[in-house]
This record gives sequence, structure tokens and C-alpha cells, in this order.
Amino acid sequence: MTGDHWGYGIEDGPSVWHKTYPIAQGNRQSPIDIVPHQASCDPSLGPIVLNYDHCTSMNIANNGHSVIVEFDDTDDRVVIQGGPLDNPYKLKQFHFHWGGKGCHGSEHTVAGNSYASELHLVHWNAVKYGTFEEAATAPDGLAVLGIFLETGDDHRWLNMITDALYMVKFKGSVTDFEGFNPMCLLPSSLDYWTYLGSLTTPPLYESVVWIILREPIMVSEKQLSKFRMLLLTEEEEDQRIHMENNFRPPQPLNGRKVLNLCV
Ligand SMILES: NS(=O)(=O)/N=C1/NCCS1
Ligand SMILES: [Zn+2]
Repeated sequence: MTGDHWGYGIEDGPSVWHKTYPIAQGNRQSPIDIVPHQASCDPSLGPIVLNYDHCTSMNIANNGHSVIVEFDDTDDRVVIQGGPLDNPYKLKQFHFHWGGKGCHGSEHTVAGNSYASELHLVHWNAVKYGTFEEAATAPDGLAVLGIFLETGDDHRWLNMITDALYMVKFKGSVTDFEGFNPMCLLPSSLDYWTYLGSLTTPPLYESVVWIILREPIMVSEKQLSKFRMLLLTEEEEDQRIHMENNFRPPQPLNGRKVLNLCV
């Protein structure tokens, strides 16, 4: 397994990533199991503030690991700030992790329970670093907002994404996807847990301030099934392998503190 040849299968999945990415066995890896009653409330933690009003989604793509919506991050106004963050962090992209039919697929778990899926809104510290790539290797370079997806009623706005998935069925496909504002994917409460961790996909850099919202959003099984229609394989390949169970299991906490807002 070299270069971008990692995946979620037996041969190339999370249990062997350490062979190519030794930091997989580092001391601030993600995801983790969040144990609510062991989280510490920190009076210095304020609310999360999201300024997505001027966000400009550009495209939606199948990168062979997930489906990803990218944003124009030249605009300084589209940021997350507050909470544990010392600076505003700019929105770069969002993507999802999900399970197989009837299986759960979130990355973080809560008291050992996983959700059907997990949405990651990826932001970078453009105040301190010149590029996303540079920020991605710095200990305070990225802030990822994690939102759990639970099966229930149809999510009226998620349809905008699931209806576009057929256009990026194959690995390496990308299509225009403008005017989507992820504010519509937020739950009603911005109550959160936060801890210092890593990317959950190779190269697994330990550069992420994780902010996980406590309240899940509801999506239907039908909407989730459309994610599983995505393929890991390219259009010209004969084999067709569906993209599912693209989640890394929880990693050792190694003494890290999970903080939450004081009520
Ligand atoms: N799942 S994740 O958000 O931690 N992984 C990423 N890889 C590149 C940017 S975000
Ligand atoms: Zn992710």
C-alpha cells in the first residue's frame, strides 16, 4: 500500500495504515469514543460561531474515499470561530463517512454507540498558515466540525447532495455544485465536545482541533442508500466496488481531555 493506495478493506484498511503512515500509532489520533460523563466542562469555552453566509460551494467530487464538496476559500468571511479556537478558521470542504446497509458508519462514537454516518466540515487556520496544505501539518492548523447523521425522517436539504451523487458515481469524477450552503445541514443546537486529534484518513496528520456537535441530524435510509451507490472504482474499470464503511474505528485517548460547554 503506497501513495494514495489506502482504503477501508482488509488489505488496505485502518489496521494496516500504520505500515505506510506510522503516525497512525501516534498519541493524538482520531476518531475517539466520546464518554459524555467523563468530559470536563471548561468555563473558558465559549459558543461555536459559524459565518457561512457568503460561502461559495464550487464542486462535488468522488475522490475514491468519500464524496466531497469543495469551497472557494479565497474569501475570508466564511469561517468557524469561538469555542476552543483562537483564530477564525476558513471553510475548505465537507465530506461524509458512512456504513453499509443497516450498519452504522460514524467515526466518532458516543459512549460506545455509533451513528449511521458522520459529516465533517473541514476548516483551516489561514491567520497563521499560508496554505491549507501547510496548515494540515500544523498542530493547530485545522478545525473539523463533526455532525452525526441518524436514520429517521428525510432531511429536506440533504436531498440537494444525494440527488447529485449519480453525477459522481465513479472514482475521480467531479461536477459543478454551486450555491450550496452547509448551514442547512446543522442541527438546532451547537452544543459540542472538543478535543485535540488528527485527520481520520491518511496521512493522519495530528493537526485537528475536533469540534463534535452533540445533536445529530435526521436523514432517511433512502438518502443514506444513495451514498452507498458511489463506487471506489473508475469508469473504465470492469470491477464495480461500492463505497461503504469508509470510517476509521475509535483510537486510544492516551490521556487526552474531552471538553464541553458548561451549562
Ligand atoms: N476525515 S478527516 O476530515 O479527518 N480527513 C481529512 N483528510 C484531508 C482533509 S480532512
Ligand atoms: Zn472525515
